[in-house]
Amino acid sequence: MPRINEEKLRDALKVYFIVGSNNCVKNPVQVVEEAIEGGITIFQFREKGKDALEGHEKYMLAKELQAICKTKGIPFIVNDDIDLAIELNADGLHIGQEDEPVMNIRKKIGDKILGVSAHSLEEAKIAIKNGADYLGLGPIFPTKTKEDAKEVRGTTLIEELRANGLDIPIVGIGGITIDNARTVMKAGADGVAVITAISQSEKILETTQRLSENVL
Ligand SMILES: Nc1nc(C(F)(F)F)ncc1COP(=O)(O)OP(=O)(O)O
Ligand SMILES: [Mg+2]
Repeated sequence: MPRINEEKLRDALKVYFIVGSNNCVKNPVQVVEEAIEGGITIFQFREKGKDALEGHEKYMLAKELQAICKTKGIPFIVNDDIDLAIELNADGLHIGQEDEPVMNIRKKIGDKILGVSAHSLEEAKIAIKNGADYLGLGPIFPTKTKEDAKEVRGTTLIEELRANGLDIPIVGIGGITIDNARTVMKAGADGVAVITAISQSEKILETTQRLSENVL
């Protein structure tokens, strides 16, 4: 299967839900089902941080969520864990600057979707050169989800990349909500990545629908 078509990927990145069991108040399976019902366009399994599952439990939850995404035609992305992504034949992998070099990862995963976190124009250029399909830029706004988050940048880095002619698909991440999502898109992002605003919502379906309306 060839690398994903860039325009198809841009569309897929619009409403990017990311979650792990420890981000959920309710059962993560129910959370993801409601988010898909509400209109997310891509899903990332990010089982990380305090109380995150490990080993067989993590594998079984990932497999269950992947099956749900598959039935609904939603791309299933794994965060950080390349072995899990390959074992599940996930649609893609998201890695950070602390992970193995992008070029090595690209060789291991073939044509799967590869997302890379970037925090500067330099990091973005290197990721693109080495085979990234999209970039995750953030934190855009303050976030509680990621303990080791870098400096909050607002939309300045998105604007800097676009001003320097970098056309790669971009997802903004970090503290994004229904109310500020449009700002991220207007700055030049192709999509918004959301964890807490959806996973901790009382009304996941409605929240996802309203977020989608502000993005699409
Ligand atoms: N999981 C992510 N997904 C995205 C995406 F673009 F998909 F929205 N951007 C950024 C991250 C952050 O990933 P994480 O593993 O917590 O931190 P690091 O970037 O330091 O590896
Ligand atoms: Mg990471």
